[in-house]
Amino acid sequence: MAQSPDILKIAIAGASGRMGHMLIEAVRNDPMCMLAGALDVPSSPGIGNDATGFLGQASGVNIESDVRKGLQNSHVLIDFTRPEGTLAHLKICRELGVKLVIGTTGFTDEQKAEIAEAAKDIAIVMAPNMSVGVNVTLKLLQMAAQAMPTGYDIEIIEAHHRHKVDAPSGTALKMGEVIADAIGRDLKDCAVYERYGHTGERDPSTIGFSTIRGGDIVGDHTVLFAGIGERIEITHKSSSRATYAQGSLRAASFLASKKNGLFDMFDVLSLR
Ligand SMILES: NC(=O)C1=CN([C@@H]2O[C@H](COP(=O)(O)OP(=O)(O)OC[C@H]3O[C@@H](n4cnc5c(N)ncnc54)[C@H](OP(=O)(O)O)[C@@H]3O)[C@@H](O)[C@H]2O)C=CC1
Ligand SMILES: O=C(O)C1=N[C@H](C(=O)O)C[C@H](O)C1
Repeated sequence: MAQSPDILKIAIAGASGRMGHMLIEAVRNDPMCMLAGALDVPSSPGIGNDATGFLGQASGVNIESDVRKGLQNSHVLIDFTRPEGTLAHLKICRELGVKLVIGTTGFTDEQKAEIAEAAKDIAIVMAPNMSVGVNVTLKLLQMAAQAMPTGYDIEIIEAHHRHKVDAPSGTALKMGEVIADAIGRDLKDCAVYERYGHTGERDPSTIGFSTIRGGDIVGDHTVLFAGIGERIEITHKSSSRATYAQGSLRAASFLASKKNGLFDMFDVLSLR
């Protein structure tokens, strides 16, 4: 077990993004954390600017595209970017011994395996949703699925803002995995992502996904268990990205005492 530092020095990747801004603000407001680095792609208009400029503050930390330079003073990198960006950062974190909180979604199985491999050397928390509410919802879904393994058709409906690039959301996929595990199915064999035209009747062993994209919806997820004569809907709605940022800081502080290993928010929140 590694020794926890008094003040956690945190670097943020995707510093000019929607989550980047939320994370920088959260770090600045947390007396136990210090903003130690800010990264973005070379083409980002933010490069060279003070990372807290958008808050009307000066932190002395400029947004950097040189990843090694951006990480030189940091204990932990919090990364909410794109899969290819996260994997490039992962390599350098492994080389420098910097811990990693991964919020990015949309990884392939091969990319997830790369992350698991790097976790042999550095400590990583990876979760498609860092909010406490979503992770508690996952526990509720586990319980509901175990109690209703048959007789209820399972559909997962998610809605996000117009800028989201991956579908279904990482959270919706995680919900599907948790439910499938709870009832002894493999999501890969039972997920239905599209319906169009003459689909035939619904196969009761499937888990269906529906995706909505529009406006500024932060993130809504509903799981429907539809039976004969009744249905249950379990819904979580995010109205602010601050919950993801707060969860990420809890994850970063959880990692402070870990040397290596791959963890998720169930570990961070003691929900396992
Ligand atoms: N786990 C969780 O709780 C949550 C996860 N997410 C996930 O986080 C990710 C980011 O979301 P969001 O902040 O809304 O997205 P944004 O597009 O607003 O921000 C992404 C940031 O990453 C930068 N970026 C893009 N490509 C790369 C790359 N190859 N390498 C490094 N940086 C890159 C972007 O730069 P530029 O704009 O210049 O291209 C931008 O600054 C998504 O995968 C999303 O699903 C989001 C919210 C919560
Ligand atoms: O892109 C987003 O915005 C979000 N992405 C995550 C996901 O894909 O589940 C988490 C949250 O829903 C917001």
